[in-house]
Amino acid sequence: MTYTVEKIGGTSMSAFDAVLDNIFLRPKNPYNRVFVVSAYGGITDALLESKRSGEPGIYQLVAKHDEQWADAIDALEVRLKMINENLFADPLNRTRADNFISERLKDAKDCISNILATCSYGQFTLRQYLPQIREFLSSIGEAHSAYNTALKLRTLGVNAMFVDLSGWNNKLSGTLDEVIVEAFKEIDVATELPIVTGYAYCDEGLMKTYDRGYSEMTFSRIACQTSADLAIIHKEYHLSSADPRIAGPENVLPIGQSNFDVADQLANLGMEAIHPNAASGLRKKDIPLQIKNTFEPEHKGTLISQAYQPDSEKIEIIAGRDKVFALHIFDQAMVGNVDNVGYELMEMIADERVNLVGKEMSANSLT
Ligand SMILES: Nc1ncnc2c1ncn2[C@@H]1O[C@H](COP(=O)(O)OP(=O)(O)O)[C@@H](O)[C@H]1O
Ligand SMILES: N[C@@H](CC(=O)OP(=O)(O)O)C(=O)O
Repeated sequence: MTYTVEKIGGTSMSAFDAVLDNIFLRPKNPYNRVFVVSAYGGITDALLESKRSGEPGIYQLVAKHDEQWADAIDALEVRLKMINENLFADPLNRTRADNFISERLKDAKDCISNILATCSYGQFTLRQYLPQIREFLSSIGEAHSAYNTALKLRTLGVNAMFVDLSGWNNKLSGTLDEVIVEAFKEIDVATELPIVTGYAYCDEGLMKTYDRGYSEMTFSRIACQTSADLAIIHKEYHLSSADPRIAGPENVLPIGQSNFDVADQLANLGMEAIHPNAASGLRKKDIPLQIKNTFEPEHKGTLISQAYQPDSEKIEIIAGRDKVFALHIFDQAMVGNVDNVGYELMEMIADERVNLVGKEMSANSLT
């Protein structure tokens, strides 16, 4: 039987009825699958800052010493409980879900208040605590969605278990891979359905290392560490010939098959559809990656695999990014020395943390 590791994106999680019918309850046997879930759409934005506009969330308010951070936590609590209300009709489970998230938010509030109090002494600066604050705030979104999902599935008779990798109450330690191996030691996927938090506490710092969209890293590493036969990402759109939000869903076509080379090119352009680092581990372990549209369960979506090697060239996908600049350097004195100049230039670009998408050189110029 095929063993799959699957990830459900935040936009899909917000349409939970579709997720239940089209993903969780669709097959006769719900097991032999592991699910990694993202926070409901917009929640990580509220915890940190908006991914698109940069509008400050709780983290940015704390970082700017803006006292409104505590009110922002209260407002988020109301929002998260509204999600619970829509999910749980029965008061018992709703209270359970509410208590779980209230406790996390209370802990977060206490912890931030204590840190701020500590930082009122000259020897301590907030800057040194900010990375950890960012990590633990992000984990709240995925703890909420994973806890709710496991609870909901149990009410429907599925033996779902909440796998909390957030490191909140347990002393997780080690690299992302080590944390995953430890968590999966005791799980029997044949009889249990693990619902794993997309945020995972690890020594390298998930947020710090992989930034937004980090759930795909947790997903990809779980697929590699537990040797999945297939990795599946469930998304709001099919992986399409262009960004459906820009070109319009009616003007784009789903990509039927692709390979990891194409995925790498897309990642290099920062295309949002797959996290840049998620595909590389799967490629090494030869685990195919299927990208499916949550709302069209009968559609196979896109299969990204090593095996797909088309023999004729064609344009499959158009991707782009804004704020791209070309730096063109021309100097006849560079003839015979372009390599050295290029090396120094690359160092400067890396120092300035500029993302390089391509490089061209000729005898006397560099772009
Ligand atoms: N070629 C493409 N196909 C599908 N989506 C794309 C493509 N290029 C960019 N996107 C964007 O990726 C977004 C989905 O990414 P993401 O925010 O990670 O969603 P999710 O919440 O499902 O994880 C879509 O809203 C879409 O605008
Ligand atoms: N919720 C996190 C992690 C994530 O992977 O989300 P999504 O699957 O919605 O891109 C974020 O917004 O960054």
